[in-house]
Amino acid sequence: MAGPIEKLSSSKVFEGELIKYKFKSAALGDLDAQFNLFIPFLRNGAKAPLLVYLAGLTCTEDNGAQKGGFFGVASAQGLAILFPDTSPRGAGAPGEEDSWDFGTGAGFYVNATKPEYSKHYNMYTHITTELPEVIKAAGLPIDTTRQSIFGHSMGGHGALVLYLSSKSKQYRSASAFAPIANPSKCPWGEKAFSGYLHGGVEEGAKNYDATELIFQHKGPLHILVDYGTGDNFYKQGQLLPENFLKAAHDAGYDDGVQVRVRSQADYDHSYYFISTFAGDHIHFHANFLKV
Ligand SMILES: N[C@@H](CCC(=O)N[C@@H](CS)C(=O)NCC(=O)O)C(=O)O
Repeated sequence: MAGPIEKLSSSKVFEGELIKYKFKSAALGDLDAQFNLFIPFLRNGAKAPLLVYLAGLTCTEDNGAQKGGFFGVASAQGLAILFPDTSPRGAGAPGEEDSWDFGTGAGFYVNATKPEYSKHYNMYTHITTELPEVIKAAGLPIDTTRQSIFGHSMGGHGALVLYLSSKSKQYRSASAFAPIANPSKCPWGEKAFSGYLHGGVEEGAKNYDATELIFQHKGPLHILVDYGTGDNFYKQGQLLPENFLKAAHDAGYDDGVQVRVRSQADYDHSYYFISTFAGDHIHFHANFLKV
């Protein structure tokens, strides 16, 4: 069981409140975990639906909150936004501080199956199960039965994978900025999967690769992806959005409505790109969360 939450700070922003919380996370092996939560001020005790934002490599719960440019539109649409961290902190697992694309700041939203990581590196359970339970238990004005998910880069991968794999159809829609869309075929994903998973890249492809998971999906999809052609990680073959689009096509979802993948000329990988399309993404999710 996760411990009670402690409020660390609070700031008023766009007719809402951004609150930073800390709690002892059972999913992350009883380490302290932090998250930010934006709650719009709603009238008459109404509860806000929850949009989950997953950040990229090297990030914490703060990057999206500080630089995403999400709050004006989220407030106008009456949506709450949850910003989790990107990995456990202080796990003491082997190699977790050796590079910026593995370990601390790089949890890849998987549940690790290698014994040296499996006690702490369980970001999948942390996001899908633990954080909604913690928010519910705290009695916050949030309706966790209405959730959608979006993210950037490693977090875009997380958003697509959590949306496509959650058995309970926990999320109504998913969107991603510059996602790692086919991680079992790129260096970042190969390193993460072979590091965290007993079955290596093969286990990753089966359980945590959006380009593979889309073939197993049944029923309608609501996915929006944007990437920039000036993104160096795109040019280096870390993102592979074309592979995801081809898979969507082959799986019968390429009608431009259920899965939209948009190439945005000249944008790079940064939060300038994210904040440019932030409003589009929040409006997209509002279509599904407000009903
Ligand atoms: N540290 C890496 C860059 C890592 C990077 O670009 N991280 C992205 C996510 S993949 C990010 O959001 N960085 C933090 C920020 O821009 O606030 C490098 O030196 O090349």
